[in-house]
Amino acid sequence: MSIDPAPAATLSEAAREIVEVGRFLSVRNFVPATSGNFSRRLDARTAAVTRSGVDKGELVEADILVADIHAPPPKGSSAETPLHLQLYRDRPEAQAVLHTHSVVAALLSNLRLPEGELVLQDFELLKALGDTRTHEAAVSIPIFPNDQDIPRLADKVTAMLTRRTDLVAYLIAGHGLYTWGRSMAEARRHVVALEHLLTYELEKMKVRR
Ligand SMILES: CSCCC(=O)C(=O)COP(=O)(O)O
Ligand SMILES: [Zn+2]
Repeated sequence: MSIDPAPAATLSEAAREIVEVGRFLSVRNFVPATSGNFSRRLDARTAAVTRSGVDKGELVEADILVADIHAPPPKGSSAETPLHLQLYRDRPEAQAVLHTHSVVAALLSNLRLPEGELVLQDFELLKALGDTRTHEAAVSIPIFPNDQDIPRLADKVTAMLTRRTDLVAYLIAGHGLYTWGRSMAEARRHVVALEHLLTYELEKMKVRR
């Protein structure tokens, strides 16, 4: 079943969605301490992004800032804002971007970095990702080495997204997960499904040892 793209949001609608998703992801332990960051497209040129350094489970409307997707990030916004803005430039259909720091995302990305990607296959839950129609589909999740130079990392991600139109997510080794959606609901579904799929992969590695 395909999902209708969500229309652009007003700043207060976007802020409400971001605050809600922060609580949802925080209670599931996907954004420990002050980790993670979220954004919601407002229109073709702007997006709402979270403030840097705050607990993402305790966001309030004042923690949501407006960024021009073609300009430097606003002062005080997430240290990883360039990774969000780059996605809105590279994926015009993206309406929301979510970045999480779960145990499984940090650990599995570390263990599998040498392969450069994780290929997910043979799980029914794959059908929760984008337009994937069957458990037989091979869904690739690229893994990038972590980098404190976020604009440099954003350039590497852009190069990958330009070549690979099929992607719904990527991992940063030892760091976390980035995924996006045609609505905030779709992006949130991607986080939850991927958390389970990554857990399956980690468990498979234990069984094979
Ligand atoms: C405490 S986690 C280190 C920074 C990070 O990776 C992250 O996701 C949160 O950064 P922000 O600037 O968005 O708070
Ligand atoms: Zn992070």
